Order: sequence, then C-alpha cells, then structure tokens
Amino acid sequence: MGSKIMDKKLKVGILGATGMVGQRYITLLADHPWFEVVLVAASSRSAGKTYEQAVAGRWKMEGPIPTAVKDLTVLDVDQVDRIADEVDFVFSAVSMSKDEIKKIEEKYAKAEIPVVSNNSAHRWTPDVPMIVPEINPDHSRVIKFQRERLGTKKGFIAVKPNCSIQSYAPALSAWRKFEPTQVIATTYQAISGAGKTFKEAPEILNNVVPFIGGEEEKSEKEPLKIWGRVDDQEKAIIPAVSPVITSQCLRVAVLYGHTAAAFVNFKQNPTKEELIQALESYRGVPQEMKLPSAPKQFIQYLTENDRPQVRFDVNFEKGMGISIGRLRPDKIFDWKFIGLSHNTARGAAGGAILCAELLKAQGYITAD
Ligand SMILES: N[C@@H](CC=O)C(=O)O
Repeated sequence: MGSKIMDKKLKVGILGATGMVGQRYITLLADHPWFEVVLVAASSRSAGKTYEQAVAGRWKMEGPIPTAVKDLTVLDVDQVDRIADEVDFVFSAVSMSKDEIKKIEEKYAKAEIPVVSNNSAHRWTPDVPMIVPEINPDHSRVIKFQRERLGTKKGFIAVKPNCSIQSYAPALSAWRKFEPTQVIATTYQAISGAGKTFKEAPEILNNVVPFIGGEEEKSEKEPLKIWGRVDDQEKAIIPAVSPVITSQCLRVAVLYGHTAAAFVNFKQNPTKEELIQALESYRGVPQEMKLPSAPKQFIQYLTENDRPQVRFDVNFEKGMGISIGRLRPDKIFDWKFIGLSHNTARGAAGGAILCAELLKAQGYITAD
C-alpha cells in the first residue's frame, strides 16, 4: 500500500459521537493518516450544538477535545441523506434500541455509506461480517452478498465483536490448530464498558456486580461466528460449532481493561511451549500490511506469576495488543490462563478503526 494512495484522507462521520465510545473514536482518529473526522452526529438532544458544547461536563478522555472537532456542529443521526452527502463512511456507536440501530445502520448502507459498527444489533445478521482483522479478515468477502441483498454498490455494514471476548478469543484463535473443544471463560469487566467513569458509578467501589445484561450470551456465541466460514451457496457466514464456550461476566472496580480467567480442553493436547510459541508468533493481515492501528505484536505472553495486571499491561501496544499469562495445567481441564485486553481501544473504537483500515486496504471502503 503506497503512501501515494493515502494522500487524500477518507472523510469519516462518527454516529453517536458524544458517548464514551464516540469520544474514544474522536481521540484515536485525531491524527489518523488515512481518515479525517469531518462530521459528528448524535441524538436530537445534542443536534445543533458545537461538539464542544455537546460534551461539556461529560468529556471522559484523558486529553483535551481535538481542535479539529471542537467546533463541528453536531447533526442529528436521523439526517441520513445530509450526512451521506458529506462523508465516505461512518463509524456507528449510536445508543438506541436494537431495532432502531438495525434500521438506521441499514439506512446508511442503503444511502451507499459503508458503516463500521460497534453495536451488537447486526452481529447476527448472516451476511454482516463480524471482524477481528488478525483473525478473520477474509470474512469481508460476504459483503458482496450483503450488497446484493441491500441493492447497493458501495454501502454495507460491518461490525466488530463485543469487547468481552477480546481477552480470550485471540488466544484461542492462535490455538485453533490444537483444536480446542471446551472453554470456560469468566470475565472481569471494567466500568467503562458500561460507558461510565467511577464518578458516574460510585456503586462499583468496593464491589463486584455478578451480572452484565446480554454479556454471557455474546461471550459464548460471538467467537463462533468469527471462526466461521463464508458459504457461497448460503450467501452468509456459517458459524463454527466448536469449541463449546460457557461464560460468566462480572463488573469490577476497574476503569479500563477486561480480564478473563479461562480454562481450555483440546483434542490434541499441546505442550506449554507449543502454546506460548503459538501465541507469540500469531500474526495476521494487519501486521503484514502494516495497517496504521495494527499492533506490532498482537499477543504477548507474560511469564511473571502476577501478570497480566490492568495497571501495568492494559496499554500494551497502545491498547491494541492482548496480554496473556499464568498458563498452567489444570486438574479438570487441560490448561488454564489469564487474558487482558483494553475494552475501549481493542475492544471498541480501536478495533473498529483497525477493521475500517482493513476494509479500506481490501478496497471495500473507497472515496467514491
Ligand atoms: N458490553 C461491554 C462493552 C465493552 O466494553 C461491557 O458492558 O463491558
């Protein structure tokens, strides 16, 4: 990918720009070499204000609001045609009911605007790819069937998976050749996953909440779609059937970082050295193509007994890398391990940006 074709940046809009994931998009895209945020949209409550006014008192990112975005006037996400005239594609982080999200994302796609979504609404639409660029970059092939169904030339919807799976699914992907058959994954999820800071969720201090609505189902099912295959007859992605995953998801007093404690059985029981080697050597298209947001090292293995820890490891590779540790044999399962990922970087906006970079490099997102 020569730098020449990247000279003209693609114009991007952020739908749901005022929420926590929207703010993360704005921050991560501030100096992006390929994409320029030219438009922000949110609910009718924020429409008409400048972005700075719309997030006043609720800007949750570490640094200030990027200058280029501050004075943009927030549009109503319902202004599909107007927005479609001004952008090449959109990131969607809208907060509405699932039915409303499905409809609005489809409206954008039908207005010939590619939509890269953080929402779960379309994750189980059979011809919508759910992409982790290192794991299943080829699933973008299903877009041609989706475009046929929608009657579009350029518009489509692609999604990224839920943040909860990012702490264990990458490791299981690296181990697919050893045929994992059964997995238990318990996740300890940061409050930013619920769009909150400690100030907004004081009830989490000195507490663990043993329920996150819909999370366990997503944690058990979504990896199977990612490990599935595009079927040309069905014009859809057919999910894999194994391993069977069972999960419990807990909310803990952490701001950023989802930790997973996982147990795995394999058909072919590998050695510890083979497992670690598979993790450390796991690379994908983003690394080969040097996509702008790709971590150099997708998965790191930490040997210290007390790692990975949120405090030390959550920002590994700017939050785009996965940290694994404490891999050891188990009495009931073959192996157990701990995984950690950054839930708003790799798990949300960062993962979606990497997905858009992949789709751009593959020719699915273009300027015209
Ligand atoms: N649904 C997730 C979002 C990811 O950060 C959660 O609630 O943690």
